[in-house]
Amino acid sequence: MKRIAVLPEGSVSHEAIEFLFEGEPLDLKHFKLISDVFRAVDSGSVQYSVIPIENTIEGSVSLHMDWLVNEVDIPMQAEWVYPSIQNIIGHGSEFLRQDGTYDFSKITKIMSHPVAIPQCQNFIRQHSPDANLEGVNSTAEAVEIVKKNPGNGWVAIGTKLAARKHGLDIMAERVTDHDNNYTRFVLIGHEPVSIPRKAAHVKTSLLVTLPEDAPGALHQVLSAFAWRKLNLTRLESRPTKKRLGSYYFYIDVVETVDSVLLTAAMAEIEALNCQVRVLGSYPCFTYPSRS
Ligand SMILES: O=C(O)C(=O)C[C@]1(C(=O)O)C=C[C@@H](O)C=C1
Repeated sequence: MKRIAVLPEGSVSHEAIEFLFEGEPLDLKHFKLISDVFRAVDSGSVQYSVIPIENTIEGSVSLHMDWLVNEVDIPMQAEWVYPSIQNIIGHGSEFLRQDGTYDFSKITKIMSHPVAIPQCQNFIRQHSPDANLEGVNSTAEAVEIVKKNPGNGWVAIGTKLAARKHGLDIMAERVTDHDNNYTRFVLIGHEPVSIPRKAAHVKTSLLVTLPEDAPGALHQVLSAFAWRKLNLTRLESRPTKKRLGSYYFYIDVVETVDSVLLTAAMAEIEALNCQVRVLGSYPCFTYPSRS
């Protein structure tokens, strides 16, 4: 049985890993903090860890990308996308009107993961503009805190799975600003993983650091991929944290033909005095479309 570290029961990450392995029994180790999820695989107490890295509405989960680069050196072994379906969860009786509907203006505090709160801005602005917003370690943790604090007008943004686990009411369903709200997850670990699904493609994630003060360097790096017709699906700069104005670039390359072209592109980039680090070469799995 695969030993996998993941955020608490009822988190989106938890739903996502169950989806990836569809019914395969898993030995899941739940951790409160994403840093502990990272550390679990680093220390060898699990084989893999589940890391959310990007969201449709919020974009990159920068904290997690930075951990992948700066705090650990563990390859990405698989990537998949999973819908982040968020709901308003609370002690419904605190907000009930006589006609049986909920009075969301009575909400005093909305808690969730800091990536989940901005996914629901429209709902919050429209229904609970005066509520305080509070970020916690996961959507599942938010639901647990609300469960333990009845009578305060607090609600959580989280999954139905967490609402069921804590016996709370789902006061509004699917409250994200856009219905197509997906999160991209990666599985990190030292061993390749077998997954009972057909991969859509194979991707390689690179971290490229440019030489200092080299005009046109990024253009030359991109040319190495362009003339080989290698498809880039992500290009993002992040501060190296060593000096203001110093960045590295995350580059995702989809391997369409064979990896010889990619190896050649990387050699060309290194010849430009860039540093290239491979964060992983891994299969990518899509979520079945709803239509
Ligand atoms: O808090 C959770 O439920 C998580 O799994 C974490 C996380 C994230 O880090 O992006 C994952 C997906 C959701 O969109 C919001 C939060």
